[in-house]
Amino acid sequence: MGSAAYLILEDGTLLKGESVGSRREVISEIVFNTSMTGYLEVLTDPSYAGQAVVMTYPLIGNYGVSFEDMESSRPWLSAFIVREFSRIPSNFRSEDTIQNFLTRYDIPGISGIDTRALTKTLRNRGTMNGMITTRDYAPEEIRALLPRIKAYRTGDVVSRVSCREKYEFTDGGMNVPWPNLVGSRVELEEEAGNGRRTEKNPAGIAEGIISADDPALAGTPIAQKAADEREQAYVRLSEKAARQHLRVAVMDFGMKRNIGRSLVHRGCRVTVYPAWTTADEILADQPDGIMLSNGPGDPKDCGEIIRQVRRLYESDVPVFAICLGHQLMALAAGGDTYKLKYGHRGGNHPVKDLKTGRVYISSQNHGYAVDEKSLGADVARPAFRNVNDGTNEGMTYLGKNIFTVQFHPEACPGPQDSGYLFDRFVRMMERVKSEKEGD
Ligand SMILES: NC(=O)CC[C@H](N)C(=O)O
Repeated sequence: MGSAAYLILEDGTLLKGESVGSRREVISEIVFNTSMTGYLEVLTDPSYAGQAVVMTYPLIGNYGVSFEDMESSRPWLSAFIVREFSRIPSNFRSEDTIQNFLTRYDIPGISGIDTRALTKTLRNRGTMNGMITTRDYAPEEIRALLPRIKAYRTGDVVSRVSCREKYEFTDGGMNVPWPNLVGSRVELEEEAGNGRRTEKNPAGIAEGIISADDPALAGTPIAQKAADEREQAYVRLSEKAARQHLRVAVMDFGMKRNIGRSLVHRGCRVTVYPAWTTADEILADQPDGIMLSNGPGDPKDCGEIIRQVRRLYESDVPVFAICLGHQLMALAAGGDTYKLKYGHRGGNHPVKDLKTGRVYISSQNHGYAVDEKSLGADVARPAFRNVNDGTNEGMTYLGKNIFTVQFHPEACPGPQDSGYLFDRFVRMMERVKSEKEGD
């Protein structure tokens, strides 16, 4: 048995558990996450800065820690509240235990809490603040602490989690040096197999390499087939290589790495900018598209950023925004946001595409939402709604190349159903770029 730790909610509820990781005392917002796996991604999602996360799934840590699953350079949340930590993780990828991970990054953990009961409390009363401590306060001391716990606000957390300097994001890059291939048909053909194919005899045993250019085979169907395949592969590869021309500027409000990776995987060149970069600086770099990332805190605490996003809104550069980015775009376009009773955090939130009627299961992590009626019908139209509570999950801005979503198409953790939205963004950038070039 480890030593005791306590969770004191702002309504005076006292829960006793066991201390894991750091023994630091913290006050923060207490929110719950219903994901069954993906705890390392949750721990390292910067959008949790200023919040302690309660995991409803009862066993955490069973597959250990694989550092490549981290969604940012470190955990940013205030504390981690679980029912039970697995003592012996088992997974071939595991490099550490979750307990060590919390200690290493000085994050207080508390186990032995009835997290499902706690979640019911948070659902009934709404998100509350709380203190996580290893001190055994007397009842009257707790009463005296409550005003301080209640008064806690996450405040300006974006500037804490954003990158300090602009950088090129290369994580998840393809293993072929695409930039060298651009425009070079010879190199692309080489990459595409140069018209050579392996022909099999009727028994399915490899016979040998056939070349489209072999003079001995000239005019034969086999040579023609090899030449056709070379052509198809060339078209495929050149399309991919052409996308390398697409330069995406990401405004980092607390970006999850998989947003960067999702763009790099689609052949984009990604530059990440600190949250306080001005619109002028970004536009001066002439990106083909701008991505507004996820991030922590109340969107209304981002006054200066909203002014800069307004400038981006007024430019003709395509914009795709996720979560906090979606909220900031709504505020920049004259709309409003509000705090949800207890938010959406998990990997099973159904969202409906209002155009097609199709429902996607999405990964979510947000406590605020866009009041879609606050945006004039001539400014934007709702694109997605949450099937559970009808709240807004996405907007399309009219007369603009801007679309935004409240959920997380980058997943990590959670379902990847909505990853196609990155493809939509790529197509939008390609279209706008070719229109411009046509001018
Ligand atoms: N993941 C996010 O970007 C969260 C946005 C915002 N901090 C909210 O809680 O609503």
